[in-house]
Amino acid sequence: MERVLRVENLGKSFKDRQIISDISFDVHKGEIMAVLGPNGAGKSTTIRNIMGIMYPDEGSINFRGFDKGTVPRHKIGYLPEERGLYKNVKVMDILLYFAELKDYPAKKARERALHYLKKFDLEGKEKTSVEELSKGMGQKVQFIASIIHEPELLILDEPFSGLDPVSQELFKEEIRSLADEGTAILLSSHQMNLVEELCDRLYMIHRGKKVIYGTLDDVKSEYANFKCTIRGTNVRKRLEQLSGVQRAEVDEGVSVLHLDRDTHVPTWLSELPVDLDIQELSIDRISLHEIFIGIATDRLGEKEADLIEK
Ligand SMILES: Nc1ncnc2c1ncn2[C@@H]1O[C@H](COP(=O)(O)OP(=O)(O)OP(=O)(O)O)[C@@H](O)[C@H]1O
Repeated sequence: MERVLRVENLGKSFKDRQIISDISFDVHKGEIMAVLGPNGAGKSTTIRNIMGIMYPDEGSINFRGFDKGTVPRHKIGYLPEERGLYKNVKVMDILLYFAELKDYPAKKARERALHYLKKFDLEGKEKTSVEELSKGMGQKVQFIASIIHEPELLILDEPFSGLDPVSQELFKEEIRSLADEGTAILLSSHQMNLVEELCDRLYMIHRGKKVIYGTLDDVKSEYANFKCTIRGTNVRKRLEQLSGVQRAEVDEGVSVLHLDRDTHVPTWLSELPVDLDIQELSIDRISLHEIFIGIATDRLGEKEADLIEK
């Protein structure tokens, strides 16, 4: 796969506090790569270092075809975490201004602006001033501004925050189609369901350090243990004593049993006691959301998370 961005051993401190250390990943042409982590993990700090908004104390950032440390702004689109456009400027004017900043031809920019305004249900808003837009509409305009110049690499810091479900869906579809057209996409998020539906690879940061890096499929098959959900009246203590059960949650006649990493499901099922009350039973892998919660609350010890470091 063609590499567009390489981040190597990035480290950054504020005063005496190490905020991120040893952050390394690549972003490839045509892929959606997600940087994940709980609040304060260091996602925005990582992105701001890539964008040259701040400088790393250690490590390097390399864009394909450019000297180390050079940020080729005309090749990159960026949606910052802090939203905000000039308030008393008309929508079309601001989009053309962003295109001009990236040396993108005005005629093509106008065509693309009209195309995307229509796509994002903002047709006819070209002459509306930004301050008259709702928050979600403003976010759509800012997203369009970040892609108006056909960037090779698109960096989106929390693109879904503050959007309603319909707009989230629109953003998701657009991000996917940009990747399909070859744009390399790096996004940060803590909305795991959206990431799970959208990203190809992920890099999870916790307390400024890597805990997981890999394809979504690898992460799920290597890291997402099985859980067994049973509808029936059973006592939690007894369920927790079953072999292969890490922990059990019981709530209103539904028990969720989290199984050990190496559980062989057919064998485990065949060894269940015959007197358990089972009205319904299902086996699933835990979701990315549950992996994330496990890490964020330190339920999955660092040793376990390290098992799939790549
Ligand atoms: N300019 C700064 N000066 C001092 N500390 C900072 C600065 N910027 C960020 N930090 C600290 O660095 C840590 C990581 O912040 P960062 O914004 O990168 O996290 P994040 O993963 O993006 O979090 P969130 O999901 O809440 O946006 C936090 O503890 C934050 O307080």
